[in-house]
Amino acid sequence: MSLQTLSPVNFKSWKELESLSKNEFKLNALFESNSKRFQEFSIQNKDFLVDFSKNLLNEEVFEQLINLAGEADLKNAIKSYFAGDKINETEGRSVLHTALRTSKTNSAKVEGKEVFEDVQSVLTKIKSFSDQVNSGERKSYTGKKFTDVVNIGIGGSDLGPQMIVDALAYYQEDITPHFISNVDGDHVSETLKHLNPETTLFLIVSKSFTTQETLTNANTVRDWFLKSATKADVKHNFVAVSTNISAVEDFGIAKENIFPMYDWVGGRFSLWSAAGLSIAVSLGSKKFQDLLDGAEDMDTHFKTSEFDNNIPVVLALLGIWYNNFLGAESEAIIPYTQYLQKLAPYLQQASMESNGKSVDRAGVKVNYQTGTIVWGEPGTNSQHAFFQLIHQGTKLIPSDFIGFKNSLHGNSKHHDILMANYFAQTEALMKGKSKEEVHKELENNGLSVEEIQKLLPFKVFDGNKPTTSILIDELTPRSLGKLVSMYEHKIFVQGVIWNIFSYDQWGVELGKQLAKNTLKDIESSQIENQHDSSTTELLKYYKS
Ligand SMILES: O=P(O)(O)OC[C@H]1O[C@H](O)[C@H](O)[C@@H](O)[C@@H]1O
Repeated sequence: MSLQTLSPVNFKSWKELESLSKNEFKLNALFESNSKRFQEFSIQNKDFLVDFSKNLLNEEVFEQLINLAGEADLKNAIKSYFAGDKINETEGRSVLHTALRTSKTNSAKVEGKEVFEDVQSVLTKIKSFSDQVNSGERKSYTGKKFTDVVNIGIGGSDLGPQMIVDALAYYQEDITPHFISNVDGDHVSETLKHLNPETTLFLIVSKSFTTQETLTNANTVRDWFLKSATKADVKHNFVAVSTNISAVEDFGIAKENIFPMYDWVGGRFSLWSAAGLSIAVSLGSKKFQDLLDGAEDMDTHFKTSEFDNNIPVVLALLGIWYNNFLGAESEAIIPYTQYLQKLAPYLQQASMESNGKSVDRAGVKVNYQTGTIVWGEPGTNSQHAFFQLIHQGTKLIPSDFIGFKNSLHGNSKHHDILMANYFAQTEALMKGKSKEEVHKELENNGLSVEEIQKLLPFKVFDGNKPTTSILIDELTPRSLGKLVSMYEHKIFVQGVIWNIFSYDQWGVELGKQLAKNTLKDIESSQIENQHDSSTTELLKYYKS
């Protein structure tokens, strides 16, 4: 079944939300007038507590947002998504990364065709390969145990696996992970300079196996390897993950060393597939399964919960409220753990590549905002970097604060300080600091009336800045899987309501073609392609 193609701006709920958005939403007053606000605007699902009460909305707005999901036929869209319908219509594909973590139902269908057994057989291959590497049973070409593993890939074949491996470093096996993504030769050389070809395992990950950066890097790495080894040794130290089996074989990788991917799994949602081989190798097969199980927990919650009690749905609707009705252009992701440093860059691809579209599902240019700008950094570091702008700047930036009840290494003194900041910031962003409070503070500090008058306007905080607190028991492979799946479904819901196709990326494809032509101009003696005068002069300057 195809997704419906109605423009959301014609929905009754959209019009209601437009008129509601003209009201003022003062968080302090909303809390004062409703002692149950936290209970009404929070959702707990096992180890996840999502408190969205510090957002600029009241019961009426929430009701209309839920109506919006209803009018957009979200219920049937979710059915189509999990049923493996070809909802990625412009590429003629299903969107079934959820099938990669399906374990409970023993069934996952792509357009009616059962794929469960096939998915499980690849998963078994991933697990036994990573177990063999970690136990030392699978050895390098000189018979040594692998000490390092290098993932060579870009975009979805890099960001997801890298974010997970980084986030779960606490659980790491005795092998050091590395990631080569950028075609920047300095990045490659910098990584290789520390590595020994005799003990390094290379994973070339490319769904298409045509990506310029990945193939260039893979060739460079293989040439480096061949300085110490022979072509026959490649099969011991190189494996590949791809849908394009013949291109991988042409590259010189043996069939038994190829892990398949599926065209019904988008690159930016592929960390659950063999594209996550670096995760399985770095963390061990058990932890990889835990990650999948956590994602499946969230899939089940998303599929079965009513919209007003459904974490991804509510997060998606809040995003739409800010983006389409209150004029916000971006949203910040602030995890209070250094382990999640790469979460924002990962979500940038997942979200912005998916919903950065301006033509609707009927092929018509939209007349409303779609995908937001996603950015962020862990707290407390970000408090000393960009929080000033969130507190006192002119922009509206709704922010997700992600925190954990327990630290991993058990340093509770540090953890309490970290979490005190987590709670204090959302409270301060909401409450602000009134003129009266500032006045009193300055008076207590002994400032004169004149000095107080001069300083006061700069020390006032308007407050009323919205945040959502996502409080999780502990950062584990399982809870991380659940968190990532939560954001994946948020992205899906927003795409459904915005009436856009979230699973293609024609804008990126254009960039790939353009670079090829420009490279020809750099490599040949003449600039043959037609460029604007700025680009022509820049190219001439570079070539000189
Ligand atoms: O895995 P590959 O085929 O090499 O693709 C790597 C990346 O290429 C492009 O940037 C696409 O837009 C991404 O979605 C994809 O993840």
